[in-house]
Amino acid sequence: MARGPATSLYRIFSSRKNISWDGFSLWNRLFHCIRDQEYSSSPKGLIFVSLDFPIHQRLTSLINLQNIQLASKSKKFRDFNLIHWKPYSTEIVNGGKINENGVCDSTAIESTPIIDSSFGNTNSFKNVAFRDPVQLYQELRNSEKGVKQTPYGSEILHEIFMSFGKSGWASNQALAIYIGRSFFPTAVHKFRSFFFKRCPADVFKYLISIGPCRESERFLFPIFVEFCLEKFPDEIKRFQGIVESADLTKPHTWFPFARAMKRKIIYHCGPTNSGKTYNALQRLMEAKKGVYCSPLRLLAMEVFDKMNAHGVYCSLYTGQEKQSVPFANHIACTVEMVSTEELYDVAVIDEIQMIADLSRGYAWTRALLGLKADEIHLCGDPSVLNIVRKICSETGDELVENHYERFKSLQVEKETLLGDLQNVRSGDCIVAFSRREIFEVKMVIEKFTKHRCCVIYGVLPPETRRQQASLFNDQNNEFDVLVASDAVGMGLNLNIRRVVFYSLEKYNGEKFVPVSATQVKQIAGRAGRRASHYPDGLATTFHLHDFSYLVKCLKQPFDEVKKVGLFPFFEQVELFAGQLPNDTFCQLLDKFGENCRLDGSYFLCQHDHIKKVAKMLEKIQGLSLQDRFNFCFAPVNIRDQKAMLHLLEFASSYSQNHPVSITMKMPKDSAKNDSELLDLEAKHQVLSMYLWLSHYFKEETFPYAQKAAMMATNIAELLGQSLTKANWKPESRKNGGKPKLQENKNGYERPMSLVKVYQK
Ligand SMILES: Nc1ncnc2c1ncn2[C@@H]1O[C@H](COP(=O)(O)OP(=O)(O)OP(=O)(O)O)[C@@H](O)[C@H]1O
Ligand SMILES: [Mg+2]
Repeated sequence: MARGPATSLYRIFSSRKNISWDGFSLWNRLFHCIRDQEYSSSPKGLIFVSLDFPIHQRLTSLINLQNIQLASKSKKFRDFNLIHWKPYSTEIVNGGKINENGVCDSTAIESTPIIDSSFGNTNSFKNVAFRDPVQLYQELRNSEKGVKQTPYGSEILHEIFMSFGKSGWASNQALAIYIGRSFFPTAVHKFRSFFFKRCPADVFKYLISIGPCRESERFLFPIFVEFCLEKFPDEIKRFQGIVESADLTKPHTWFPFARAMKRKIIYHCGPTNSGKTYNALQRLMEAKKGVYCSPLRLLAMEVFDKMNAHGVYCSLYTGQEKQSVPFANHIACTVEMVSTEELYDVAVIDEIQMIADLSRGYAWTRALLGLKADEIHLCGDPSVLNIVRKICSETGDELVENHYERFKSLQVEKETLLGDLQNVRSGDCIVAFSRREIFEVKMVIEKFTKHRCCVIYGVLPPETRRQQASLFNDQNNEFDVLVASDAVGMGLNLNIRRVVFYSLEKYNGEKFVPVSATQVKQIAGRAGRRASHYPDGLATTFHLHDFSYLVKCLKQPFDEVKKVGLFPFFEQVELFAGQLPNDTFCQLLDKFGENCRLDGSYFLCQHDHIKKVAKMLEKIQGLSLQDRFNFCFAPVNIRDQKAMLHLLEFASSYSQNHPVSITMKMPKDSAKNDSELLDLEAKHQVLSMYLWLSHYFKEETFPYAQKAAMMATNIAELLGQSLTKANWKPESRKNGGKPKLQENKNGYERPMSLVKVYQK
């Protein structure tokens, strides 16, 4: 028997002992079910109702409207699929077996019938729901005095308005008439006072009969609209200005030149190590003029080197470096830096799945929508294929899909390392998710085995990462094991035989969470590389207990991405700021986030780090909005107080029109311990930030860019030397980072040193 929604109602009713006003959502579902006669696919539609009095009343009106006989009371209903109800009596008809096991427990609801004389004739208010809201509003407006409300009815009406005021649906809809979220509660409050004073009898009865539910929200909303339009024209006008200036809908229309072109988009779709980038680059090198958009500086540098090595002159353009090669028609850049003004024959946007990245996704969206190139090659996994299809249909671009498979499939090695680093082999890449673990693992391997380790992690400058990668790739030295963070997942060409996950949990700034399947796949996929020493890839875990999760992740298909990132340009923020001239930049960002409108395929990228910098810079006077905007995007680790202080100094000096200088003691030797290594890392980050700023502001304001570049290169070299020698106990960063203490069942204890574990 087809039971659909009514059956689920049955289940809900069965699981609740007390259906009172809390049961409005149930009521609401029931209402729709009856109104739309969804149950009628079965001649014996299954509808169980626990009748407390208000529900009973509302059903009465509905039954009259729909000419349905319905319901019952205080029985075990499992044997019946249609139960007829008549006011104040119970009659069960049309019995029949159903297979449900639940019992509708309505016995707990012994309602006290609160009989309100005004409910005598239900037909008198049944038409209220269909009345013209404009007319109804006029009537309310013109009425001197509303119906005398019973305490019971008044209480329900209060609840209806309370629920209306909290309704996400209503506050969302109100945005359409420019009632902002922050003003919505005030508007509802005033509307309530107005309504209570003037509510006529039939409207009152109708609302009481349906209670606080979606239906009452939908009934009240158009009347509320009329009320707001008349009472709050100034607020509406002001908010309209705000909303219109925070409109991020139809982002494809922001690039009219690109829209005027008939672009051809080629999506190279496949897993890691399948030749996507290789093929896109082949096409790029044939073009007269082209651009490669990289997710990382490191990868931009690799492509820059590769193109020039192939005799295709290519310049490099990242936030930190601009290397113009004479006669070059090609550019390798980071995706944030790509120009949407320049015309190209061919563009490559690598790792297109990053378009859904919560923080940086907007840069890929901008490149995809805005690049003025006849041919655009996208390289990435299948997760964003559908949304790219959708975007292309909006932009009118032609989409060609090239699907790839891995050259050799990735094998999972059943034998894990069984928790013992002595099982490490040549060509292994041990992936750990914290800097501390990386150094511990390196130390143990070097102390207790014959292997030597290179290390790669996110904070290291790209030059150092490359130096470590080539040390590892070179077969003619003793460095045959790589210990790396998830930074290894993208960009570097590495000769990895086997990826070993040291753990599959990662600290997200608050707690440990499992590493996502997508990331596991991406990292594991680094194993095995065409035409290398290890063409076949293997993946396994350090601990046996992580193994099943690894297998699960590798088997899992790619999740389909539904939304891609977006962030306003400076000009959009400036327009928005015009509406709120007294707000600080940080407040502007908050309000923009609250009020911006987006199409269904887009989300606003996270900008907490931008807000944190904005907040810090608030105390500096004399910075224009654009200056603030630029400073806020500077690459700074917001958890590193020293780096933040440097940024503050830079901004302060800039605001006073002083040439911004770097005050930093240059280290002479490589690090001898972990704190010296941390110092080198931090110094490099500050120099990198200076270089970044020097490209965004006028040269004379940051006049020491060359010196900073030299210092950065030296530090990167010292970092490389330090890592090669490093065999010390890692320190935790002073500011933020992963917690030092780990929880166990009996309280907290320090994690045991891995070296001690092995010595034991
Ligand atoms: N047709 C080819 N001839 C020679 N080498 C190739 C070819 N295709 C790919 N390779 C090599 O195989 C390796 C992996 O290729 P590529 O980097 O293009 O993979 P990918 O699918 O882009 O992987 P990822 O997801 O890691 O970006 C590279 O070292 C590349 O040079
Ligand atoms: Mg690639």
